Amino acid sequence: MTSHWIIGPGAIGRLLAHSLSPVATVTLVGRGELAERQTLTSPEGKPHTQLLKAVTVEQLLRDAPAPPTSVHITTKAMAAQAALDSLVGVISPTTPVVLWQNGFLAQPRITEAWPGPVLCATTTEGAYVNGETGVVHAGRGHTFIGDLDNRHAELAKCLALQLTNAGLVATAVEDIRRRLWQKLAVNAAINPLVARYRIRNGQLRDRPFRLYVEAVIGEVAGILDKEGIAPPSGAGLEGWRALVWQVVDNTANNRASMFQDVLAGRPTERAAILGPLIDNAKRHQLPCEQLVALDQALESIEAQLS
Ligand SMILES: NC(=O)C1=CN([C@@H]2O[C@H](COP(=O)(O)OP(=O)(O)OC[C@H]3O[C@@H](n4cnc5c(N)ncnc54)[C@H](OP(=O)(O)O)[C@@H]3O)[C@@H](O)[C@H]2O)C=CC1
Ligand SMILES: CC(C)(CO)C(=O)C(=O)O
Repeated sequence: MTSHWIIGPGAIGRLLAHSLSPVATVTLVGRGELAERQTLTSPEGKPHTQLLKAVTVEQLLRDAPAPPTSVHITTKAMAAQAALDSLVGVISPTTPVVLWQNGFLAQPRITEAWPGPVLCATTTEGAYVNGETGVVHAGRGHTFIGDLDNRHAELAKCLALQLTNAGLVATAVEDIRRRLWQKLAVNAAINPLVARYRIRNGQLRDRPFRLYVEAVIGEVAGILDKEGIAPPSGAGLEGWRALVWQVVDNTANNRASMFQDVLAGRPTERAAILGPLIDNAKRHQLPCEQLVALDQALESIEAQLS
């Protein structure tokens, strides 16, 4: 049986732990204590309680248990490196690491620095934490898995198969870099604006927000064109516009994750979503005024929260 350590016992971490537990050995690793009796509520509203092995990083360092087959990092993007660093000494540097973050911050850095295989997962599964002992699987989705340099196709296939058998439908892909950027583009056009103006996704269709979204898409399309990243269908600006407005329509009633972070007084993933776009814009000398203004607005919102 494969053994998975899942570091970051939040929404995605708990969803993964509940799903993999019946088919693999799973250990959920957190900074603080977590009750072992945990409940997953399905998208249909059905609760299912099981005992999950939950340990703290400190316990792992003290007890030095048998090493895992793979480590999943399910923290927010800005915490991924620290989470991996905290396991150094307990896991072999050749252990496969799976990154579940949105954006494109942790993925290239950890791929470059970690000696073992690094897989990246991008998922449309939706989940949120419900207190100390619960997670709600809000919506089923699809997970794509691959590595940035296409050197670990077999590993990606094995993991995709295991996740699919565990009920989280997954596909191994050779274009994970493109898929991560495509999701980042959607997140960049929606999340910072809804977090800044404290609105639901669907309100972006109204004035004045519609114009703001169009301006962001214009900058994002120019940057991704230079990076050689095409939209999933269509081409150029029109392809990106169609994608973003489709997601806005599909998620009209949602409070996006970044808005929820602001409401909860948590730091946002702006560095992982806006940061890579702004860096590339500067490298290519492309306009990025809208992206920079949103990043600064979120920075000052975050400063007021803390
Ligand atoms: N939730 C969702 O539906 C989706 C999320 N994603 C992406 O998945 C990633 C995770 O999101 P999500 O699960 O929602 O986030 P959560 O905030 O729910 O979970 C993150 C968890 O990581 C823990 N954590 C932070 N730092 C460390 C550390 N150093 N060691 C151990 N644990 C740590 C936090 O606990 P604490 O701070 O209390 O220690 C928290 O439990 C994000 O990048 C998100 O964008 C992608 C698609 C869907
Ligand atoms: C709503 C959506 C699809 C767009 O940003 C999202 O992924 C999020 O909330 O983070």
